[in-house]
Amino acid sequence: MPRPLRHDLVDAATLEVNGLVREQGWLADRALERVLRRESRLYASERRAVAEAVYGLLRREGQLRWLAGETAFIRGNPAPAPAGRGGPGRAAASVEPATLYALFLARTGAAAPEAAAKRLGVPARIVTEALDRADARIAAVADPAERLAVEASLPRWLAERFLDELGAEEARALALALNQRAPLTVRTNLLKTTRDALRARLAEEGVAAAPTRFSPWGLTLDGHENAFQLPAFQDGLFEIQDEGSQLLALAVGARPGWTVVDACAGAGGKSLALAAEMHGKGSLVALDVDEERLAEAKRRARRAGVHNLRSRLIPEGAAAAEALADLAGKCERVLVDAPCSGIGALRRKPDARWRLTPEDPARFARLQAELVARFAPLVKPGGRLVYATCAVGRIENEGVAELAARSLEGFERMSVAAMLGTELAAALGAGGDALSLLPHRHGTDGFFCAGFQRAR
Ligand SMILES: C[S@@+](CC[C@H](N)C(=O)[O-])C[C@H]1O[C@@H](n2cnc3c(N)ncnc32)[C@H](O)[C@@H]1O
Repeated sequence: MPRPLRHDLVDAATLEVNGLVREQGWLADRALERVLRRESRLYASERRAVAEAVYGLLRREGQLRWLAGETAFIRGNPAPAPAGRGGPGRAAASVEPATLYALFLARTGAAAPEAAAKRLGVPARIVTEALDRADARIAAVADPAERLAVEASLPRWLAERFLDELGAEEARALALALNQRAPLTVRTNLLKTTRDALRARLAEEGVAAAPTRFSPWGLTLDGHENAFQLPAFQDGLFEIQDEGSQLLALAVGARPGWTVVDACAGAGGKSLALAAEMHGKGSLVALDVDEERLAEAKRRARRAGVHNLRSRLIPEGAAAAEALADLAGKCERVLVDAPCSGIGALRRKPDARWRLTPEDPARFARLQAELVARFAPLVKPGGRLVYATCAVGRIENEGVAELAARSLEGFERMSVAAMLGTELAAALGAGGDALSLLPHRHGTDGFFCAGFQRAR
C-alpha cells in the first residue's frame, strides 16, 4: 500500500520553493533542489508531489492569476523585478501564494475547492468565486491573443507571436503542447551498447522503454523514474536527451577521424552524441564561455567512455576568434547550438515564460548571428556549419539562418534531406532547408536547425 502523502509537509515545501522563485528570482529547478535537499524527511512520493506542484503551478500561474482577477500578470506589466539568483523575478503579486496554490489544487482537480481552501488556510469563497465558470469565462475573451494567453497560461506577447506566425489553430496546438510534461527520453550511448541491448538491459532493471519515432538512438522510458539512479545510467549506457536534441546532433553528420567543434557545448548534451557518431575517433572540441558547464561535460564524457573530447574555455567576445586561430579552416563540422530564449523547452522549464521579455528573442538573435559569424571561419572547405536553437519563433530561427545565408561568404544553405537523409527528412515533414521541430507535431521539445556547407 502506498503511504498517504503528508499534505502539510508537501504544501510547506511547495510554497517555500514558489517563494524563492517568485520573490527572490531563483530558477525553479535550483530552488526545488535546494529545498528538497534540506527536507530529508520527505518520502520519494512526497518529493515527486512537491516537484509536480511547483512546476504545475508555474505552468498555470498566468491563468490562475487571471481567473482571480489579476489580469496584469499575463499582460506582462511587470513591476520592477527584484534582483536575485538566476535572473529577475516578478514583483510582489496581488494574489497571495497560498491562494494561488489553493486555486491550482482546485483547478487541477487535486482537491475539491473547499478542501483546497481549508488545506491552505484561505477563505473558500475566494477559491470558488475565482473558479466559477472558469472555462466559459476564458472562452468568452474577445481578444484572440488574450484568450490564448489565458487558456495556455502564457504571457500575452508570446501568445500574440504564436498567433502571428502560426495562425489560430496551430498556435493553440503549440501553446497547449508546451504545457504538457515532456516524456523521459534517453539517447543510447552507441560507444557502449546498441539501442536493442539497452532496451533489454532496462527491462532487466524493471523499466519498460520504447524506441523513439524519429531518432535512431532514442528510447522513451515508461513513467518518470529517477533515471539517474538506474545502474544502466551509472554504467554510461545512455544519456537523458530530448529526441529533438538527438536529431540536431544527427544533422551535424560527424564522422570518425574528423575535427568537429561544438561551439556552444554547455554541459555537453550534443557533444556526447557527436562523439558517438565519431566512434570516439578524431578530435572533438567542446567550446563554451562557462567553465562550470564545460567541467560537467567532461564528467559526463568520462562516464560515457568518450576519450576524444577536449574542452576549451573561450572568451565571450570577438577575442574568441584569436583563441581559436589554430582551428581556422580545419574543421569538417561546426555546431553552433546558440544561447536562445528557450521557448521551445517550456515543457521542461515552465517558469521561463515568466522571465522572458518581449525584447528577448531579438536580443538573442543578435548574439546568435554574431556567434554564427564568429565560428563559421573554423569550417574547412567542403565542411558544414549547423546553426541550432531550442527556440520557437522566426526571429531566432529562420531570421538568423537567413541573415547567415546572406552574410556568410562561400557558404550555401543545405537541405534537411542532405543533412538527415531523404527518408527521415520526409518523415519529419522537413522538405526545405530548415528543420523546425515542434512538440505538437513531433512530440519533441521545440528546436530549430539549419545547415550551411562551405564551398570546396
Ligand atoms: C543552448 S546552450 C548549449 C546546450 C548544449 N549544446 C547541449 O546540447 O547541452 C548554449 C551555450 O552557449 C554558451 N555560450 C554563451 N555565449 C557564448 C559564446 N560567446 N561563445 C560560446 N558559447 C557561448 C552558454 O554558456 C551555453 O552553455
